[in-house]
Amino acid sequence: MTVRGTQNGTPPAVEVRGLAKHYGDVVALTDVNLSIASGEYFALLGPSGGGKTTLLRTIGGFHRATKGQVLLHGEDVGHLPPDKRPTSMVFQSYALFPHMNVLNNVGYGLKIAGIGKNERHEKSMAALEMVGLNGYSERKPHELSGGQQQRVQLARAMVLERDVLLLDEPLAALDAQLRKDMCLELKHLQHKLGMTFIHVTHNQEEAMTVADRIALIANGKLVEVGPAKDVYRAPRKRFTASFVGENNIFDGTVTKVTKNKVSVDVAGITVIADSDDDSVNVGQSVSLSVRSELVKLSIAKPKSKSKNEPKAGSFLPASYREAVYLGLTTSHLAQLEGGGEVVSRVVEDMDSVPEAGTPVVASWNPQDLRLHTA
Ligand SMILES: Nc1ncnc2c1ncn2[C@@H]1O[C@H](COP(=O)(O)OP(=O)(O)OP(=O)(O)O)[C@@H](O)[C@H]1O
Repeated sequence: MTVRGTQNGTPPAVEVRGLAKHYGDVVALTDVNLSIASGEYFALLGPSGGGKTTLLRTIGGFHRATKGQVLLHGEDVGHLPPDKRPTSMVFQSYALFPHMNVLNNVGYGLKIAGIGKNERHEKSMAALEMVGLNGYSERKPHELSGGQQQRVQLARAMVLERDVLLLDEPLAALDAQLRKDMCLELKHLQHKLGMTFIHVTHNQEEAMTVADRIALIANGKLVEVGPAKDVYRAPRKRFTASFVGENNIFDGTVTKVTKNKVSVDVAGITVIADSDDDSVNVGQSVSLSVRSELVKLSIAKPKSKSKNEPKAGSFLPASYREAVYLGLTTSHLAQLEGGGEVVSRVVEDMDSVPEAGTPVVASWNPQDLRLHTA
């Protein structure tokens, strides 16, 4: 699958074609195809061991591809070492030289490249200003907080003035609040610099905050690529629904297909999904997903004909289990009659929490339910 091609005839900043990477018997990546436009903030998101770091490092030249190509601005860079590629890398650990002050840490790459002292100083100071660290140039790394050390690392990568910045779990070592702040800073910085950022993370909130587009990677394969909002609001694949946001997933079998609707048997109850996918057939195993904040739990009123009764095909019977208070939101959990669990996440508390075992109905608006065939 190739995503987004050339921009006004200029080649993408990064293009990966049919990429595979094996470590001996371990298959870390299989047939990855990806295209990232110049100036894009792109996140590689997925579970641990999925292949994100391997992909990033192969783009940066730290690994050689087993099969396939990496093109940077249209040029096949398979033969080039990291320092000859238009990329620079920010690592998860701060990896600063402890005996050097901040200024020298930032300017180190320039020194290696043979840039003279004055120019090095000027560029390093400008990079420090960019990351909000002017005034810290004389300090040693141990005199900085974790967030400040991470900024020094960013400055050190930026000062090289390469077009593509590769960030490998750059915020993993920071606490939750600092990570949130740094996410926004990174996004603003990328916007200001106009560089292409590729950011690896297993944290979906981080990916959603920073990225224009997100690629989901699991088991060495690209599962889905799309704008951050689409991946959250309208995941195409079951795996995406299970990994991004908090989705209820119901597995079932197709019982009827009409022009725009598919009926699915979910443990004996018919659920109807809007779908114009004409490849769906009766008897096929499919999954349905709906986000927890779009599910409503109400006390079951047998034979009720009230106006608020859920629409046929848009509810499942369940029995109430418990409330989990999460601060801003509360998750109400219920056991589906046919097995499995359903979660309804609400901002306000329910007026009164039902007793465990109370029959309830989990319902949703038909347009919020998505059908997944894979
Ligand atoms: N040098 C190596 N030798 C052998 N196997 C490796 C090596 N590096 C990675 N792997 C394996 O390749 C697969 C992909 O690893 P990779 O580090 O790319 O995943 P990841 O998605 O970045 O994971 P994490 O989020 O945990 O860093 C895993 O199964 C991993 O064990």
